[in-house]
Amino acid sequence: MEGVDHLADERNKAEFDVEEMKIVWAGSRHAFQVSNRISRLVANDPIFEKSKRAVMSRKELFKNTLKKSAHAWKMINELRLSDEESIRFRSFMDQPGFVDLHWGMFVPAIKGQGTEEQQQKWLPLANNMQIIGCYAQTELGHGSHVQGLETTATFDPQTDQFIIHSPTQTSSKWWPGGLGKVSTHAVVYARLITNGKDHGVHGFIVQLRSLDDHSPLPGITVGDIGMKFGNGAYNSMDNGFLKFDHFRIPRDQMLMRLSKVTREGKYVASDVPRQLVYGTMVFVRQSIVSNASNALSRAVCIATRYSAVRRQFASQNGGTETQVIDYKTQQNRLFPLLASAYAFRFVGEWLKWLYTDVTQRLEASDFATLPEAHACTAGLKSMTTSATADGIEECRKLCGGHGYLWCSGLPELFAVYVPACTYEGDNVVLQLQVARFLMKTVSQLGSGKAPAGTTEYMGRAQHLLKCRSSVKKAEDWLNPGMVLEAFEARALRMAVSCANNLSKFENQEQGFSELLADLVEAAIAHCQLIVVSKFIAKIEGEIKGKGVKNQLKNLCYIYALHLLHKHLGDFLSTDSVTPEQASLASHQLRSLYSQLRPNAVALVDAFNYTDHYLGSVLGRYDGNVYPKLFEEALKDPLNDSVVPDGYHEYIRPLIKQHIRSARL
Ligand SMILES: CCCCCCCCCC/C=C\CCCC(=O)SCCNC(=O)CCNC(=O)[C@H](O)C(C)(C)COP(=O)(O)OP(=O)(O)OC[C@H]1O[C@@H](n2cnc3c(N)ncnc32)[C@H](O)[C@@H]1OP(=O)(O)O
Ligand SMILES: Cc1cc2nc3c(=O)[nH]c(=O)nc-3n(C[C@H](O)[C@H](O)[C@H](O)COP(=O)(O)OP(=O)(O)OC[C@H]3O[C@@H](n4cnc5c(N)ncnc54)[C@H](O)[C@@H]3O)c2cc1C
Repeated sequence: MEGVDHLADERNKAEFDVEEMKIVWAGSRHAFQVSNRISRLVANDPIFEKSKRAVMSRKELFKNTLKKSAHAWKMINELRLSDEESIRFRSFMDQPGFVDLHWGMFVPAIKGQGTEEQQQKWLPLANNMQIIGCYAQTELGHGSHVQGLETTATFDPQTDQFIIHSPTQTSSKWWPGGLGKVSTHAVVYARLITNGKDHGVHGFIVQLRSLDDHSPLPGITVGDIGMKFGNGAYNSMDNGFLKFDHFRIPRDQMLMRLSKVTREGKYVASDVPRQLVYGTMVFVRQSIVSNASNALSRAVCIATRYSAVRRQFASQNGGTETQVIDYKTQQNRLFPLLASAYAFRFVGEWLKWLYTDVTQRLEASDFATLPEAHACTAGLKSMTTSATADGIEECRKLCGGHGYLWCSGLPELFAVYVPACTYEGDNVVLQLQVARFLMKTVSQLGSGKAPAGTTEYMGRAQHLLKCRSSVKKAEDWLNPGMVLEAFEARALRMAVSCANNLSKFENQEQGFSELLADLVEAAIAHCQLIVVSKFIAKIEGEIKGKGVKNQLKNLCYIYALHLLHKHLGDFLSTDSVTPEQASLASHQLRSLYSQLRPNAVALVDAFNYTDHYLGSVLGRYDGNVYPKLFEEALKDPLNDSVVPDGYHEYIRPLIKQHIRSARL
């Protein structure tokens, strides 16, 4: 029934102030107000309609993306939206496109790696979209191994230019978003060669297409790399290829904040760590962690509302059928995902703080926290995107058959989200960076240099290597100190075990490659500890609103205890908990599920998503699922006619043949 709230009973059960939880979720009252206003602005604009994406051809979808991006830009200017509002606007538009890379990587690369003069020249052009840029790093032959890139930028002192060249097929740039059909410019990563010497990979601003007619400049071959996973989905993005044939750019288009090439061709490295050339990736990895909570919360919102609407099997006394959300199995799969969405939100907030802090330190030439910032952004990007991709797929299964329908919103969400496990660093490769950092930290224990930040717990190794958990009853698992100690002991013991095994190898690099799988597991344990500890820090802080803190506490312990359950092998094999304590944790988890159950729908309402943004018939705010499923089905082009195209060619002859042979 139109206008009826089918989830009203669920909403009435809530034991907390949903409006206050919306503010906690958004990060502040101001952030909530911005999100709330902008999401409705986008939802009410017919240009941003998105339900037909799956049935569009690639060309239609791409043109539709251009149209939406141009309209968004017009609105952003007409309404004089701030940077914060514009970011929200593009995110609620919810269609991957070249603008993501222009604002998300091209502009940050110039800001982070360009000199003052370079910023003054290029940023106004980029900020006004008079030029459109992308981030061209990955090549056909190398993505993860950045130092293995083959594109060359050779300085020619006679003309004061760099010659950008793709010497092999594998050196072709391959994957950059926005490159295929749109970008006029790119930040291109290439090996800098001066006076015959290779100085490694550096960034260069390169114009690719004419600003008059958009044709590729002479010496440039560029195009789209073709269809990607899923219909619609990420195919709105023009990921591209790019080949250079001795293409020349002026010397001042090398991004020279970190190192320079003089007019004479002398390479001058500054005293800052060369890894700062990877700074844009650190920035984006940090924002990908916040994005993980967006994607996972969307999926969880759909699965939670639908699980409350969907009923299967009568209860024993033959009354109304059971809401599937009341099955303990459903809760055991769904509620940890709901808790994870909140956990990733809070760790994302903290990571943003860490990133801002390290950026300020770098500006003051303090590089001490750079390795930790790299390890945290790499590890948390990896951990949260893997969990989110798996979580979206789990939400699809939680919605049964209807979850497989396009209009559930889940297939497209999954198809768009899953490459996050690969882009901005393959998730295994990134965890190995964390593992290197942990091995270094363990090797320095006892050297007098106390570990700080997220490895501070390693400084308490003497205690953590020996301690036994003091959990004696199920409620002890609601004690933050006891939970943290179990996670710290597990993470430290796994890291120390890897370090001990490494020390048995004469050649450390060989040892590292033999132990890769164990090292990744140790890195994941460390990252999970970070997320748990930041969630605990959140619930120990000031939180307003009736019942809000209580809900967050439940979510925090569900997050921690479900991880304990899932990785029980780690906890038991490291003696961080006993089998009896693990069983008490499962008992406590079941009790927490029961406490969460009446609040489940309100907890996803707190995400404050519009039906437009959710894009799901199953996750509609009003829960009016069944009539809307019919409406969506009838919109499918196959239902435009009762008798399908092709009937006369392919179906009728079969049936006729059958009738003829039956008569014989
Ligand atoms: C404002 C809103 C923003 C919204 C943003 C939206 C974003 C839009 C999303 C759009 C969608 C998709 C975008 C996708 C874009 C891309 O994918 S771009 C390409 C990304 N590519 C990668 O991520 C490549 C992954 N590889 C690497 O990062 C590195 O090469 C790797 C770390 C694997 C290399 O490691 P090493 O082999 O160790 O190489 P070295 O270069 O020699 O490093 C030596 C030491 O340096 C340390 N290190 C490495 N990286 C960093 C870093 N980033 N920062 C600090 N330090 C770093 C490394 O640990 C070594 O340290 P050690 O010597 O051991 O102490
Ligand atoms: C949708 C999408 C958008 C993208 N956008 C951009 C963009 O805008 N700009 C850009 O420059 N790039 C972009 N990329 C490229 C992306 O950054 C790379 O694909 C990514 O960094 C992974 O590198 P790769 O493809 O070389 O994977 P590979 O390194 O070839 O990975 C293949 C397998 O090998 C394993 N592996 C590799 N090295 C190791 C190791 N040392 N130890 C153990 N296992 C290892 C990996 O775990 C993986 O299982 C995009 C990619 C995608 C999918």
